[in-house]
Amino acid sequence: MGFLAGKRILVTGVLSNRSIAYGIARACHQQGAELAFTYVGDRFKDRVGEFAAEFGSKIVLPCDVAEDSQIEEAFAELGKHWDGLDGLVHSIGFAPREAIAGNFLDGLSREAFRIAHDISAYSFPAMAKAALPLMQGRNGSVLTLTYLGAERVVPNYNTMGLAKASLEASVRYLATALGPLGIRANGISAGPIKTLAASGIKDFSAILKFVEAQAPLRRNVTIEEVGNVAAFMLSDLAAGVTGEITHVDAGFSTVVPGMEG
Ligand SMILES: NC(=O)c1ccc[n+]([C@@H]2O[C@H](COP(=O)([O-])OP(=O)(O)OC[C@H]3O[C@@H](n4cnc5c(N)ncnc54)[C@H](O)[C@@H]3O)[C@@H](O)[C@H]2O)c1
Ligand SMILES: Cc1c(CN(C)C(=O)CCc2cnc3c(c2)CCC(=O)N3)oc2ccccc12
Repeated sequence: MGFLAGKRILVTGVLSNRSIAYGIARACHQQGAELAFTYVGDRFKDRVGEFAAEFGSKIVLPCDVAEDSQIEEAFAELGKHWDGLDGLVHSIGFAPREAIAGNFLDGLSREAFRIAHDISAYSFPAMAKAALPLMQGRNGSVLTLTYLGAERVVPNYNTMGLAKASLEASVRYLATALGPLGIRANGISAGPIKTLAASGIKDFSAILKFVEAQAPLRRNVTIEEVGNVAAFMLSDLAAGVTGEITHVDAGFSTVVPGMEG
């Protein structure tokens, strides 16, 4: 009997089998959760439908978080399949390409800032708010994915770092707003992983190599490792944890790199 048996969890952000959300879905499925999925863009409906089928699910809903109407409709549609929701996984991030490469100020614009914060930060509390009617009174858990660039300067992460800082603050404000309703809100700060969101990032392989050399565990993390911690955070085993950002990064964020003798 898995520790998520009987739990119903909506997973956003599965785009490929390298997605962090794919690792999260697999871990939650292994622990007995019943899953539903969202996708962006009709062209991905079938692909996400195949991923859903892999995890015994037929619930696949369109949801481009740039539109409040799509967030509302996704939860209205979900309510036709399930009379309640126990978990929400927010695994969504985007900024215009010029905002996550090169000089911070060169890539800074009002529009790029707006898009990065809209898609990568606003969408988490927005989805939690829309999920509330289905999550009320079930001791549920909402979870988002963040990155070290929120807390410290990671070269090139730039405007995404500002959006992730806002996202991490939203974890604390959501925990405070949802706690009295019995719902927990947390984040996982994952180490760099070669996903589609990471493809096209300049020198990403250099980042992976640097982590491998400096992280206490002397290696990078996998979507399975992030998935297992996510499954734990979504479960009643983490009933006492809310408003927390947990690093799943082989310990990298705990070390000032390059200081060893
Ligand atoms: N890969 C890494 O190194 C890393 C490290 C730490 C945190 N993260 C975070 O993990 C999360 C998942 O990214 P990933 O690395 O699995 O890459 P990914 O490309 O597999 O997933 C990103 C997801 O964001 C979704 N998305 C983008 N714009 C959207 C929109 N308007 N509406 C709804 N969904 C939208 C995409 O559809 C995709 O499923 C992101 O928040 C990312 O910032 C990634
Ligand atoms: C790690 C790391 C990542 C992975 N990560 C934590 C991320 O959060 C990636 C998020 C992301 C957001 N927006 C876009 C893209 C990726 C690529 C495609 C696109 O057009 N826009 O991205 C970096 C960018 C610069 C430096 C390090 C990193």
